[in-house]
Amino acid sequence: MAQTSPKHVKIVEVGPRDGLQNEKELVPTKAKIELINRLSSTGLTTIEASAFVSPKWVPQMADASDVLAQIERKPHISYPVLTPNMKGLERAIASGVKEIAVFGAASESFSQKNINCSIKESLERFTPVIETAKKADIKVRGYVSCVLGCPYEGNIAPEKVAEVSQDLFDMGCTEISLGDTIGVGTPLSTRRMIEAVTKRVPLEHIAGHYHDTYGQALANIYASWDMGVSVFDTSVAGLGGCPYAKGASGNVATEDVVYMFDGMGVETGVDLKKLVEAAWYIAGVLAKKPNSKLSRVMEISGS
Ligand SMILES: CC(C)(COP(=O)([O-])OP(=O)([O-])OC[C@H]1O[C@@H](n2cnc3c(N)ncnc32)[C@H](O)[C@@H]1OP(=O)([O-])[O-])[C@@H](O)C(=O)NCCC(=O)NCCSC(=O)C[C@@](C)(O)CC(=O)[O-]
Repeated sequence: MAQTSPKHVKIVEVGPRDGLQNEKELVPTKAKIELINRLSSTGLTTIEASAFVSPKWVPQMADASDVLAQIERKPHISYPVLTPNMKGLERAIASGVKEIAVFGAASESFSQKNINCSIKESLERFTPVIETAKKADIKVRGYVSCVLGCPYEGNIAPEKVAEVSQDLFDMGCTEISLGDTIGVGTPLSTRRMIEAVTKRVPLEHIAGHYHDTYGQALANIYASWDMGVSVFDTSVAGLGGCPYAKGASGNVATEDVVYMFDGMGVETGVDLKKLVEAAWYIAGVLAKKPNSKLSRVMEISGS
């Protein structure tokens, strides 16, 4: 298949949700809001703001409604949230969101640990969520976790990833985000997985979501971009980890991805200096250094 590599890519900033959900100490709501407002001024057009999940499962996201109520929403920016069930969707609708994400997995064990049900049950649970969202003119994204390996099951067959991706796409998700939850993928395994998925879901509906546990995320993004993928999930300051995937490190850092695409002449629309300021801001709140090569080189006070 001859495929032109995209000249423009969309960066989906997941730091305020994926990046913070695993922090042990509760991050003050004010700091989450400040982070999102700072990210809103960088040129990013999609900033995943929070998750309407059970606060018993992920206490860090318990303030989702407050975050959504107090951020300065810019009209050209989408602020999606995670909604695992109808209760999550109802809370999201009450907060006036325009985009949500359901999240499933290509691994049975991970599905059980993360959302307490089988893959089949999760799809049944998502059906009314997606239908209701569509009727309310809310865009729906579908995540698939463990696309390149599972912390409980090891290798995952690309065909299984393709099957779940197609189910979510057929149910009405307009973007399928392929999550290498524990960052075990390498460029060739990423390529094989995307080849399998694109037999069932059109390339333009696919996003890459790569954690950087083994330092492979940039290489996997490059391999995906080279195949034509034009949407990538990244986390400012490389924040993150998954509460149900022990040892998983953060998503690839937004700064490092923007730097790579800038250098390749691929447009992201993101201002690196403002992004690095946001990275140092949130790192200061968490009393750590940004987990990104670029932010450490370009140390800019975020205070
Ligand atoms: C799905 C459930 C709710 C099932 O959890 P459950 O315990 O089976 O659900 P339940 O229906 O029995 O509810 C249990 C309690 O939670 C409440 N509850 C139920 N739903 C909600 C809701 N939406 N909002 C607020 N509260 C809720 C519900 O009302 C009840 O409260 P109680 O009656 O005991 O007081 C739970 O497992 C859950 O919330 N899981 C979320 C886990 C999570 O957030 N994981 C991280 C995100 S996924 C990820 O990071 C991967 C990704 C996307 O980034 C891609 C990648 O890298 O792979």
